[in-house]
Amino acid sequence: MTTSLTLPSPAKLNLFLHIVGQRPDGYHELQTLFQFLDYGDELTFTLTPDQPGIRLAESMNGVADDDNLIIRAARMLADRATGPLPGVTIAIDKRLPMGGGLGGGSSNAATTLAGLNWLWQLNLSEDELAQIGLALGADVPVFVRGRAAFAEGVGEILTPANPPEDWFVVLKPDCEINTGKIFSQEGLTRDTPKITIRPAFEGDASRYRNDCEDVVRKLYPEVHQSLEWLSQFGPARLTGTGACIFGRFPTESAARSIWESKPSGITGFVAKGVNHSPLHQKLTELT
Ligand SMILES: C[C@@](CO)(OP(=O)(O)O)[C@H](O)COP(=O)(O)OP(=O)(O)OC[C@H]1O[C@@H](n2ccc(N)nc2=O)[C@H](O)[C@@H]1O
Ligand SMILES: Nc1ncnc2c1ncn2[C@@H]1O[C@H](COP(=O)(O)OP(=O)(O)O)[C@@H](O)[C@H]1O
Repeated sequence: MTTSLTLPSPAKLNLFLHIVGQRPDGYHELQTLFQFLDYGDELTFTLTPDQPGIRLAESMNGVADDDNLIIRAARMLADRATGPLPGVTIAIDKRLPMGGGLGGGSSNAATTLAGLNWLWQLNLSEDELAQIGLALGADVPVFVRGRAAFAEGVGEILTPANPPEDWFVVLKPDCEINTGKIFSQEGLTRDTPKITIRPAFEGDASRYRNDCEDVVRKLYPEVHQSLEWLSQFGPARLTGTGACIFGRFPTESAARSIWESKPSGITGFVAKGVNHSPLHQKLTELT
């Protein structure tokens, strides 16, 4: 029996993000295009048959263990078990900035669902894992399914997509942005006309607009300045509700040369856009 498993927990980008309405419960209806990056966190799950329970090897800065999406996902999955389960210790190699719009927490939750489903041999289907994931956050299902996708609703209605697998410069301005704060701003655009999703939109940079960008630029001058700098080299966009921004380039060398010229003090990384999640690539190797 396998007792330890290390899995990637990749980042996502929202290549575009349109807010097309608001539901009676206040949640915003979106149309967005998700692509994964070949860059992210890594989680290691180690079964502890002599020690029952679910625990983190180390707590995450600023997140109580009970609130951590990894622990919450593991507990929800354990509730589906029909018999006793061995305990597990989960170690996190955290590379993705929190509150960055890269979906790190949601991705960690999806990697936990997939990893423990395998290690605990629960055999839940992808649909069941996506359903559990949606209760943890709107972005979790796309990470569970592992295919780049157009998303509608609050992000749970997914249509697989194949945007170009270009290279990205991702910059992290020096601020953390709370998603709820952006969605509660009065000046937010909430009435972008719905588009009919078509494959022709996948690589069409003119559609790569993010409706949160104007309010985020006003509230966070750091984001405004980073967008101004990166847009010298081509269109630069916000991912999710920020704070991270990205520029898209056809080659790794183009992306790296711009990355190397960035002003001092800006953090971030260069990564490739991928339409099949690195998590799923690894899971396929296991079966
Ligand atoms: C905006 C997106 C785009 O990918 O990503 P991030 O920037 O967080 O990565 C997501 O839809 C984020 O979805 P999710 O991860 O579930 O959002 P949460 O942080 O739980 O939402 C915090 C709060 O924002 C508001 N909210 C969130 C999503 C949404 N579609 N409409 C909303 O009005 C709600 O008030 C909610 O309580
Ligand atoms: N495992 C986790 N990794 C990151 N953030 C987490 C995790 N568990 C809970 N959170 C909470 O979720 C918030 C959003 O985190 P994250 O998913 O990284 O950013 P975003 O939603 O902007 O892409 C964090 O500020 C943190 O409070």
